[in-house]
Amino acid sequence: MGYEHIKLPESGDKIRVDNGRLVVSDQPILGFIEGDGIGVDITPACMKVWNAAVEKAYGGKRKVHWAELYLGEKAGGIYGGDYFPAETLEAVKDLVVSIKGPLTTPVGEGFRSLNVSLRQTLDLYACVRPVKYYQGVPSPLKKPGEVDAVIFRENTEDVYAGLEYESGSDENRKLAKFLREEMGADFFEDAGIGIKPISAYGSKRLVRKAIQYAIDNDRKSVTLVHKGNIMKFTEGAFRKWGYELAAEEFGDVTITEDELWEKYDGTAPDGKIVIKDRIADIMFQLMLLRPAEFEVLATMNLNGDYLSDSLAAEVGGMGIAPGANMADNVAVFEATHGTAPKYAGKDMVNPSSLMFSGCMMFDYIGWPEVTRLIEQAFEKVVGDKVVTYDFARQIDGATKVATSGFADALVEAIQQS
Ligand SMILES: NC(=O)C1=CN([C@@H]2O[C@H](COP(=O)(O)OP(=O)(O)OC[C@H]3O[C@@H](n4cnc5c(N)ncnc54)[C@H](OP(=O)(O)O)[C@@H]3O)[C@@H](O)[C@H]2O)C=CC1
Ligand SMILES: O=C(O)CCC(=O)C(=O)O
Ligand SMILES: [Mg+2]
Repeated sequence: MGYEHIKLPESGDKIRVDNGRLVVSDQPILGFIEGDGIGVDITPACMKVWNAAVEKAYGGKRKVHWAELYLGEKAGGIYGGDYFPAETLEAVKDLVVSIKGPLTTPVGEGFRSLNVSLRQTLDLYACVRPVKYYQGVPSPLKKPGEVDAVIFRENTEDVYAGLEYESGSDENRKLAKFLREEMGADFFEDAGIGIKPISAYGSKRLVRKAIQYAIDNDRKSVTLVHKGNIMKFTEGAFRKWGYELAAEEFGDVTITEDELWEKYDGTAPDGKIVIKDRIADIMFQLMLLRPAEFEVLATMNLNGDYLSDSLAAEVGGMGIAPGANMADNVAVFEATHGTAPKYAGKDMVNPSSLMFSGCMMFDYIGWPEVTRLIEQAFEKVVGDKVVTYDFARQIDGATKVATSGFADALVEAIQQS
């Protein structure tokens, strides 16, 4: 297919999906979107590290052929003000696997989130955010090594879907009249109104992915996180549908927490995954005080957004927290943090969030050796206290380096390993 502005690399093979499995050659084309704000700093730095690790791992036998795709401000410049070009969406689907930097969303006005639009348009229904501790990283916890969880956040529904009606608008007036007169609802006159859709379909496919992940990665529990005591028919329904799905589709490998205590005296038998649930507010305390009890978390969209930033802080902060937006095959990996505008273009921030999102991508395409090299190099460089500003302010005697300097130190460590 011909693109207007996207230039696919001259060599390399597109990733294909065959019978639900990725077919990846030794010369795959991967898409990348630089991102707004600090995207200009972290994306080139990560490219250096990823390419060095691929070269070291496979000695030239394997190589990534990168295809630049455009979203956000850079797209606006290229496509005459279009921040969300249709051909980028086509290319993301066509290439199957891509990685993106952060994209700006204005607060309280302007366009809706490009990130959310991307997730909804391509139905990238699971936002997967692993949270684990690397040696040497500064943490506020006494035992940060106990944090090793993966958040599966529903990515298309909830108040995050953007169904909102502004106070004073015609739509708001119409909806408010309907709610008051036909549904008996009572609320203040000038209230802005948001809608919170949570479906069985959306909840079950998310929980299915979380349980499948637990099975594939030998994790012992999946916790459904919800505020179902208050929002009974949305968050409470998410919990109910989660348990239903576990029983219907994974009944042979899952047990509930009640069964764990009633039948097994608190110790799950080998091969059984415990499905449990916790109310969202207490989950923030539990993940601080007893993180070892939680391995896979399944959440709705907004709770997962809050929880993932909070957990990131336990293992080094936003500069290091990776993530992915996934459909059944198409995946767009991305940093968990945003565009951090005050640091944009200053070659200052930590590139590790995007870098580890890239590691998730290499694992996804079946190149785990790349991840291993990057993780080892990261622990070596951070262990030597060579770090970007965010870690430097928490580590006594640190050598503070730029984004590019940190990437160079990682490349050197990879080459010497
Ligand atoms: N997926 C995406 O594309 C996302 C986009 N956004 C968008 O980003 C914009 C800014 O959002 P904001 O709430 O300020 O959140 P940001 O994540 O952009 O920044 C908040 C703070 O987090 C720290 N931080 C973020 N990234 C890094 C990094 N790589 N290295 C070190 N520290 C980092 C900085 O902390 P400190 O000040 O302490 O140094 C920064 O000021 C908004 O438009 C928002 O919509 C937000 C989240 C995700
Ligand atoms: O889309 C945005 O601008 C913010 C999204 C966000 O915070 C997230 O997905 O973690
Ligand atoms: Mg967020």
